[in-house]
Amino acid sequence: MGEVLTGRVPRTIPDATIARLPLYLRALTALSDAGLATVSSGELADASGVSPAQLRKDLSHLGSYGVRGVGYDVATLTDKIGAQIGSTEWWSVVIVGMGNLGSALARYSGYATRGFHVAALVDASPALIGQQVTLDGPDPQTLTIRGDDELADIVAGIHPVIGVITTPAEPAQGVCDRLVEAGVRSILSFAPTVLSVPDGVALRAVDLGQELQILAYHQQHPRTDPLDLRPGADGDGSDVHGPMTSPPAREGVPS
Ligand SMILES: NC(=O)c1ccc[n+]([C@@H]2O[C@H](COP(=O)([O-])OP(=O)(O)OC[C@H]3O[C@@H](n4cnc5c(N)ncnc54)[C@H](O)[C@@H]3O)[C@@H](O)[C@H]2O)c1
Repeated sequence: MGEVLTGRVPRTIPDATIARLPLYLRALTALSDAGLATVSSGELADASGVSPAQLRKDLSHLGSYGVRGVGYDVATLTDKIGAQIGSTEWWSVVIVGMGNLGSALARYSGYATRGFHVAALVDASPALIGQQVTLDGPDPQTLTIRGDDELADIVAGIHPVIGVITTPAEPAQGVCDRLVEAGVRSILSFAPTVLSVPDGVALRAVDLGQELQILAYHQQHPRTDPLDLRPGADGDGSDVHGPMTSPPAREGVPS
């Protein structure tokens, strides 16, 4: 069964839609694992936690309209979403800052099913450099923590790559700048500070403290109307996460 395609996929997909594509991909993977070949928009919307109208609108940005009365072909839609969000490629992740959070992220075994693997671990502390870390997973791998002065060499041999910053806030901008200088174009930061990157670099920031404060605010100021705070939802406060792509280039930073 094939999907009805427009043949013209827009070049740009709204950021809010991009933020929901991983939800659809996760749901589709579960449906495929359960042996389902097709899924209706209602079922897929339920499994993804969005409304059917929202799902149909999001998938229309990909040129996927499904087939009336049949729904979506699970494998085709999985490939199409995977191609959009890069999970059909094998992405390498370099973690900078191997303290509590960096170590926990490094050992997380769930990346592989999403097309990511941890390729290198970096820290500035002489006490950590040279230490070995065994990553979890069906095929356990051991990586040696390398010094941050090696960052350019490490990144030079890896493509495509995502840099993950798990240092304290103070050194995070310097780490970010060095990742960018080394050629990294996608950065995920857990440091609770505002980072700036030049044009062409995508930055996502996760601030756990900020997320808790937002929830605490909403608990203290309850609303009677439904409020959806999930990523990409209308009320998600995504404006406080920082932009999906970079803000304007900083002075003195090459773009
Ligand atoms: N631990 C958590 O549960 C948690 C949760 C959410 C966010 N965070 C944030 O994540 C970051 C890390 O937290 P943590 O608890 O793992 O801290 P941590 O102090 O345990 O680890 C930070 C690591 O960064 C390294 N580092 C410092 N400067 C560096 C540099 N220039 N280059 C490379 N490495 C450098 C340090 O040597 C250290 O190993 C912080 O910004 C924190 O606010 C932590």
